Amino acid sequence: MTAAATAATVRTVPDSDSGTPMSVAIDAEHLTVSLGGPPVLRDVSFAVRTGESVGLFGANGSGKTTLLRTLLGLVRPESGHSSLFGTEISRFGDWKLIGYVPQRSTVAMDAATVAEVVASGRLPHRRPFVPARAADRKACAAALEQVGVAALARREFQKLSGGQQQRVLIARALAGEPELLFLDEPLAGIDLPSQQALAETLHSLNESGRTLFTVLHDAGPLADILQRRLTLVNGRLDRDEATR
Ligand SMILES: Nc1ncnc2c1ncn2[C@@H]1O[C@H](COP(=O)(O)OP(=O)(O)OP(=O)(O)O)[C@@H](O)[C@H]1O
Repeated sequence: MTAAATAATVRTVPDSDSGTPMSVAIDAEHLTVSLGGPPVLRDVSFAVRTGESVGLFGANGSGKTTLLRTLLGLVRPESGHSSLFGTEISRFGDWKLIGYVPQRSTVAMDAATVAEVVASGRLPHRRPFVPARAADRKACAAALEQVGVAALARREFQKLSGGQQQRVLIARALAGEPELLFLDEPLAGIDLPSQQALAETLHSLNESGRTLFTVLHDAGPLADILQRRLTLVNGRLDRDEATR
């Protein structure tokens, strides 16, 4: 059983195949969000079971990134609630459980090396002023290997290609060994072989019980690892479909 599965649970939902009650990793209830103008999200409700892999789709501007940021507590909803692993987001503090791969275009790293960027993904596990432990170094090395960027460890992040940067950001999230991984368009700017390699990595994470919530325009090689597709249209949840 994963750590998240033992975390506090407020609510369960039935498994789509067996009907067994499953703990909820993400719970969104009637979320309405405005960013200074008319609502960007309107009355959005859904729950993601622990261990599920869910894709979030929608046209440009439909509110996908805003929903992700709201679920992570980076944006405060005008009304409604959300929780992670049963804890209301305003009180959630167990960030070791959570990984986040933002859209690459939003990330600036100045002169940081790839190794430093990936090591920053380990910070929720570290104590202040205590050097990295063997477990921290091992997790970073494994994350670099998993997305095929170990050879780039000493390179400057900003000087890599877009696709290489994207893989490093994924390695940063994996270094934290998260139970729940949010990815915002992880395939953007990555060539097909790298997309396939990423799909395999995410598939094995999901098989080992990790929950995945991925914003996508086109599922590409990730289609096979999605169990559900949510679709936003103009800030409303238009469709919530099982894919298998
Ligand atoms: N900081 C902000 N202030 C005001 N409006 C914003 C802000 N960020 C996003 N928006 C608006 O909110 C709406 C939803 O944006 P969001 O980035 O969530 O959409 P998206 O579905 O992720 O789009 P894309 O596919 O282009 O990444 C858009 O109309 C956008 O212009």
